[in-house]
Amino acid sequence: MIGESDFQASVDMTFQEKKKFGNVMIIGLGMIGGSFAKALKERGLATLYAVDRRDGELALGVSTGVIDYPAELSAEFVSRMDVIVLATPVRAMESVLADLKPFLSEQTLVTDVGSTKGSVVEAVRRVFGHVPANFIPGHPIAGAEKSGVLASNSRLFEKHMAIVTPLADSNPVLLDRLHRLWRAVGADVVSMDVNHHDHVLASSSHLPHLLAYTLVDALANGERSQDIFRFAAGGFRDFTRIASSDPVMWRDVFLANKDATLATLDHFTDRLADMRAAIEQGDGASMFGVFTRAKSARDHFLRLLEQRTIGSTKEVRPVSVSVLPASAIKGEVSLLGDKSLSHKAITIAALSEGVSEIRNIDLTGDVRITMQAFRDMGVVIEEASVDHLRVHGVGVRGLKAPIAPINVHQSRESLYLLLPVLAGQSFPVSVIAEGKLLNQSMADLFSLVRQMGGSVLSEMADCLPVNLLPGKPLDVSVNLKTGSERLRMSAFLAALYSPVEGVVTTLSKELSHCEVLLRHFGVTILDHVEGFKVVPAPLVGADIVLSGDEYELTWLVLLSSLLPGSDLSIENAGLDSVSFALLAFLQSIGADVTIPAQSGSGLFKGKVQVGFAELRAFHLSPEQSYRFRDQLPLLCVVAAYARGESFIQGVGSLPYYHEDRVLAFVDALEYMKITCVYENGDLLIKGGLPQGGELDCAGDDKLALAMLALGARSQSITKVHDCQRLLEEFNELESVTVQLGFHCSVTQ
Ligand SMILES: NC(=O)c1ccc[n+]([C@@H]2O[C@H](COP(=O)([O-])OP(=O)(O)OC[C@H]3O[C@@H](n4cnc5c(N)ncnc54)[C@H](O)[C@@H]3O)[C@@H](O)[C@H]2O)c1
Ligand SMILES: O=C(O)C(=O)C[C@]1(C(=O)O)C=C[C@@H](O)C=C1
Repeated sequence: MIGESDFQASVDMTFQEKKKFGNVMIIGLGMIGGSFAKALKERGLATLYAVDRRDGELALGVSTGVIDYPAELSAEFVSRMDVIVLATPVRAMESVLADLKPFLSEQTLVTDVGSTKGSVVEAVRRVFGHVPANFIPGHPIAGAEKSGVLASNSRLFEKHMAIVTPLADSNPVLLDRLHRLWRAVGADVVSMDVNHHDHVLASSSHLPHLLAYTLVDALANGERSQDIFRFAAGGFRDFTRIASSDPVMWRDVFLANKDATLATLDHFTDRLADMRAAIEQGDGASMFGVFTRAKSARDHFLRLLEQRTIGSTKEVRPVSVSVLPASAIKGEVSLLGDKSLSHKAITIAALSEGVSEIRNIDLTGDVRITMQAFRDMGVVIEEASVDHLRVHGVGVRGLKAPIAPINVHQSRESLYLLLPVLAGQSFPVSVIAEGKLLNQSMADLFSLVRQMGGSVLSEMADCLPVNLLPGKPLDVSVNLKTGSERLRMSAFLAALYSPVEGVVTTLSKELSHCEVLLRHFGVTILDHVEGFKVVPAPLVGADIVLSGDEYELTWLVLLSSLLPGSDLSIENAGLDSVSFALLAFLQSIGADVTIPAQSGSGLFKGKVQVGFAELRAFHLSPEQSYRFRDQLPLLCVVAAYARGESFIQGVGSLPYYHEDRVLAFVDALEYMKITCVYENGDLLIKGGLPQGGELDCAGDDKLALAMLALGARSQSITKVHDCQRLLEEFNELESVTVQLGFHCSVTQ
């Protein structure tokens, strides 16, 4: 009990040193309440009071510095509080609320930390007849299997989520205070509907606790229990840690969240029965499918968790790459599969019938997003090694409805591949995204899906997130002459679902990787008036070794050509007809390069050999500039070092992003004292000796590589800033260049 004079002293003190959150009272000073109090107290953000039915906890709380003062549920204390936090087991909250009611001011924020939310809101209604505007429920998603004030940890909530479940009438000023409180102790705050909270937590938290308790109890009371515990090791310990949690708290949770727990328990029981049947019938394929999907889902979850605990906003540290001029490059290099090709190969293999082996695949970055989406829809994908996947394809219409929305995160490549494929399935599906993909119009892609017969429902016109509803499949005919080239693979995938032959009209009849890949997996693609015709037929699983990025290949060819003494052999160079034509063009202006012959599939694939050679100035017609538009920055480097004047026509008629990229490179050339004249959309470059210096690629990986090539033989060191994206796309840059003797170093 607290005497009147103690109380007066404490109140006086708090008025003198009024902290940011004022007076905060914790009711139930156990592990969670204690952690919250300690976190605020250590940061000097509030004066902490606590109430507990056990006096011992309060005494410990004061002596260990968790709180400032013990308190009581009396008018003197309650009416002066700015914040009251209920941190008892959930079923004790109703009586606490009844005790609080007579003394509560409307200005006091009352919240709780209970693991269930519906039951707490019901308790509030029973006590007050409604939910007062100053009562706003909450729940930190952090904890441990320990209990009591001595288990409190002031850093428990850092980098964890705190869910708040405001109601329609919640006071917005107090809601803001609640957000600030959780953020102040290091949590990320998310808002959720009460019912949704209880269903989600029933699966993510309550069910695992139920399983752990039941498993330990079943084994402890079963046969051979002595030996079971004696020989149990890491697996048992990891699975059952939470069975050491407080039984009162968990009894309350299951009594309070009965319906949602029963729903998730039934779902789990069905899946366990399937697993039992698989074991009984010796059905290894089913077990393998479940285990592979579960492993990948858990690995994915751990990565998300890791990101969250490392920092909620990924820290992007600026990266620069420097090159020391005049070093020859020599040796052999094998390029890792192109990223875009890696996304496409996974997609086509997943839609094929039978097993595909994909080798030399790049599994870094966004590629895993495409892979995860197919795994979520029942495709078993084994990671045989770091660059080798075994995909057990399910056929073009064989995907299973995912249990949650498909998340393409920030991967445009994944989105453009997945949307037409999803539109071809018989189930509705939601597609969500993050960051930069959220506010962009996807009109071209959505219109393709509508052409296939599907309905596209999005809240913001033509933007993600989107719900796709299947419809009667329609004949597909896509015109890429007027649409974006980016849609090329999406259009071919859509054509696979066309009831009759799908048609894709293109600007030129040159084969791109899309057609070559599809043919490799058995799709019949025929010539059509102005493009291609796709014959509907099943795709067949196949083995493939993916070839490297063509821009990286041209970059290496250019470096060898520029640096005296170079002699380079490049393995896994995959060339489509455009890059083949570009190498032939370089040959025509003096490059010493041997190019492999074309294979039956239409792809030039194999080894490219290249040595130093003095390149001549050149002239590109508008048609050639268009054809080589992707590689123009590298051709500008050729022009910068060539003797004489080079002329690149038609730059002004290129799609604006290509023109912008060339003009950004012109700025870099001028900075390096190379004379350029840009008039009427045509570009003239006078060859010379670039000076070196500091350049900024503005995050464009293609510009970055061209700038590094420009520095390869310049008069002094060249440093290119903003190269994070380059290193994401070409993550073996440093290792490849070091191996070849090119002095290229990354600095942060
Ligand atoms: N343990 C976790 O991991 C975790 C995580 C998030 C939320 N929660 C929730 O937080 C709350 C507290 O859990 P905890 O782990 O801190 O438990 P705990 O056992 O460590 O603490 C609970 C405290 O409440 C006190 N108490 C019980 N009934 C009371 C009453 N009528 N009046 C005053 N005090 C009373 C107990 O004496 C104890 O000190 C629960 O509602 C729980 O669902 C727990
Ligand atoms: O980490 C643990 O030991 C927990 O049990 C924490 C855990 C959970 O299940 O994740 C437990 C209950 C909660 O309400 C929130 C978090």
